Amino acid sequence: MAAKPTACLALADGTVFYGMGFGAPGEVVAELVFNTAMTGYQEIMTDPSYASQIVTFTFPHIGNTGVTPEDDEAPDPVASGIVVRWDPTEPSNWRSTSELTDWMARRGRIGIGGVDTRRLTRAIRQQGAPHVVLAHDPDGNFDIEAMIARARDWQGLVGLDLARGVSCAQSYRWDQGSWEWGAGFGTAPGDKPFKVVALDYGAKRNILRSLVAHGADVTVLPATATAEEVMAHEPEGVFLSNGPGDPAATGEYAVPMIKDLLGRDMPIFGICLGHQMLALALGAKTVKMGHGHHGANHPVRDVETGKVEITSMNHGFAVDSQSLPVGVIETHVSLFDGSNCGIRMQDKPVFSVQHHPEASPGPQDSLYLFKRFTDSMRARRA
Ligand SMILES: NC(=O)CC[C@H](N)C(=O)O
Repeated sequence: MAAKPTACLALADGTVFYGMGFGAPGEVVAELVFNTAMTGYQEIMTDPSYASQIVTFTFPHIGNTGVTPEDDEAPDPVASGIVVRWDPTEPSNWRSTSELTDWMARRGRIGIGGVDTRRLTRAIRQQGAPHVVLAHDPDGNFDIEAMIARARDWQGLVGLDLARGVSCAQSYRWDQGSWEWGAGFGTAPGDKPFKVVALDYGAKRNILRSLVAHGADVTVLPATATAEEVMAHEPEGVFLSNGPGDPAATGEYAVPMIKDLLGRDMPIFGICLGHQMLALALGAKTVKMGHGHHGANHPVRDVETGKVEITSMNHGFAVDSQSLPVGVIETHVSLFDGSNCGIRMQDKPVFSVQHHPEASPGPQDSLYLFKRFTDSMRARRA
């Protein structure tokens, strides 16, 4: 007889998946998404944009390279849990300092293995990202009805403000574990570091590293910083980070702050949540997608050059391109579904993208966007 299941995933529609639990015991309610990346599970799990989400990996073999602090995108895993096809095996990787399962257990994150992730992914594609409850009990006792009811009652991500909850508490200068300043990317002879204020709505570390590698001296400010607090640092450019939750739910702090910045002569660059909030500040609308985009091979077309870049994606909301006001140009579109992936202001060095040019994990086709930001700060200096 098969071993008694020690984990269980209940969808709000009543579908239940059983499997082997790993990581921490407990129960969590979240939105369930799937990610198609074949590498980078640790970077994905520590991307703060995944707060209140559980990730189903379509790649079956997760955990095989263990974990290392060097690959953390934030101090702790932020995704509420993971769903995998195979139970994680012992890691085989010289960089690994810990097994994925132990690392998750220490940090209170739940995993379920042995799930038919192809069937589950099809369900997510058909019905949109469902609300689910994931439970792990080493004794295998589950109250399925209560789990389904909890999933059904959960409010979901629409209207949920999560960015300020994952932001830093205090401002700090980014000087940790960067590539070298400049690193040959984007800087020109004679350049001195460009003072950049990065608003932290759940920033991934590789974004901050990428900014430094492209010539920035980065000061990170909390999500609720005002435009006055930003300007007090005398920045030459402002960066708006990625982050979790509904962009429209940041209307009390981020959106008005960005609106205020737009009135000043300031290069602005936004990624993902930063892109969505910039669009809102410019007067556009954002919408919730069905199952969203989560992976490392999403084709995006640069509308202005016709060039296609393969990108890293992680978003469940999108900017409604029909709602872009006059003076705001759509620069990038998804070749999967035509959704908006980038905007810029016609007459100001203000631009943003939906995808993740810093990759981690993923291809680096879009790294040129950091150089574009550096170029706009250099032009302002001149
Ligand atoms: N990676 C991100 O910044 C995600 C942005 C937003 N929370 C979304 O899901 O669309």
